[in-house]
Amino acid sequence: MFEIDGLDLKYQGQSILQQVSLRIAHGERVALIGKSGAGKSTLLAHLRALQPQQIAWCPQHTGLVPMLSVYHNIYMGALHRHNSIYNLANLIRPLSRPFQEVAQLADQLLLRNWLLTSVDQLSGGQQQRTAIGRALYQQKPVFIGDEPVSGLDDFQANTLLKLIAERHSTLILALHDIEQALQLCDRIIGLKDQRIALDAPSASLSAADLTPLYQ
Ligand SMILES: Nc1ncnc2c1ncn2[C@@H]1O[C@H](COP(=O)(O)OP(=O)(O)OP(=O)(O)O)[C@@H](O)[C@H]1O
Repeated sequence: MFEIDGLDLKYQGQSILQQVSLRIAHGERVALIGKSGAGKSTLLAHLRALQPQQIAWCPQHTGLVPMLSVYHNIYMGALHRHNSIYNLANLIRPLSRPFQEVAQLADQLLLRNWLLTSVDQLSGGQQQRTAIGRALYQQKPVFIGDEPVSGLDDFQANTLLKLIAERHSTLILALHDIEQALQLCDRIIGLKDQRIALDAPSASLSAADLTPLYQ
């Protein structure tokens, strides 16, 4: 699905990652780890740009529209599936079919009681779950998430990661929780010192193998 060969990635002229070579096949579950500033978001943004049509994107900063409801923010994941008249009509007054679909999703995200609440009235974790809902409602085969569950407690984080995994054939997730990465993903890619410092199957790794990435 993704193939990169000897790529240098920069931000405003500053080198972020050097000589990145990477292949990710359909069906893989990949965790991207590394300390803050290692370049995880930069690499995810690059992968996303390679296959934009295939990817459900869940960014680190939720980018929700604060004065719109949970329903409308989740529905935004489906804007590309409908014409602008349909989207506008639904904005003014929720249409029955998308409303039922989003309500069902909201149940799974534990957001049912807030469906018609504007997101600026929600907690940070509720907003994060809304952003996950918007990404799930994109209904794409590949999910790329940049710390998608970082603000949630372990129970919710694991429940939502499972939901994300059930609905996507391929996962690429920046995760700061090493245990989550090892449990959910079958491959770990670690970034350090502007390079891919580790790329190995999760089954061959323990948490101790990953700590040097953070030193
Ligand atoms: N929008 C931005 N503004 C300023 N610097 C940026 C921006 N995006 C990337 N950079 C630079 O790129 C480097 C890598 O950032 P990136 O966000 O990719 O790292 P990260 O591993 O995702 O970090 P974190 O875990 O803190 O989100 C940063 O150290 C910073 O110098």
